[in-house]
Amino acid sequence: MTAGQCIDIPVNAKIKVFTLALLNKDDEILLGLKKRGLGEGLWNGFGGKVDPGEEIVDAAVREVKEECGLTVLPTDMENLAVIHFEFVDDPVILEVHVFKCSKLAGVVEESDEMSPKWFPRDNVPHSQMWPDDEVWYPLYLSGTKFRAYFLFQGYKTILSYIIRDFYDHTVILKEKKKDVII
Ligand SMILES: COc1nc(N)nc2c1ncn2[C@H]1C[C@H](O)[C@@H](COP(=O)(O)OP(=O)(O)OP(=O)(O)O)O1
Repeated sequence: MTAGQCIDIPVNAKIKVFTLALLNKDDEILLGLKKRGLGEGLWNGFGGKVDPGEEIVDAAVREVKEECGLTVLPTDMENLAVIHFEFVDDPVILEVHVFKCSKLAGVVEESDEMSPKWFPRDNVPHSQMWPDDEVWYPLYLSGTKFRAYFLFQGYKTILSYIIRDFYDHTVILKEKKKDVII
């Protein structure tokens, strides 16, 4: 999906495209404690920027290998969501393509970017994760595909969000702080 297919952001917005992979084994999810850069100190799935000319799913596969040592196949990466993040006073919108994958090969290894650890899927450390995760994580647990837009003030405060069904764009969840226009 491209930005133009998201009805909650302007078609001419400046977009930076990222991936985020949620890796599952039985009832557990593998998260990584980010050691540097965006989201440092937070637990998250594995992912990063899509290189110029690179297919999004290939970037997701590459980032999983680089960040936690596991091998996944593009065909086993299931599209779960596309999330747009806008930050007040920043013209660049982050477009994060979220994948889930349950077919994993290899051995989990710490990298210079992430310290990986398995968590029960229904008991992840939300207080040490991006605040948006708590909003959309239940949709991941229920297997609901979605598109979302979050407006942040800084990295800790969500001013508004809207989450839509992936296919028909009907609103699933929506909230905004008073006086915020979306
Ligand atoms: C704003 O809210 C966010 N929530 C969540 N759950 N994840 C987010 C949010 N903003 C960004 N992310 C994800 C998207 C990517 O998976 C990472 C950031 O990627 P990074 O900046 O580390 O990209 P790399 O290419 O790995 O960076 P290097 O250039 O340092 O290698 O966070």
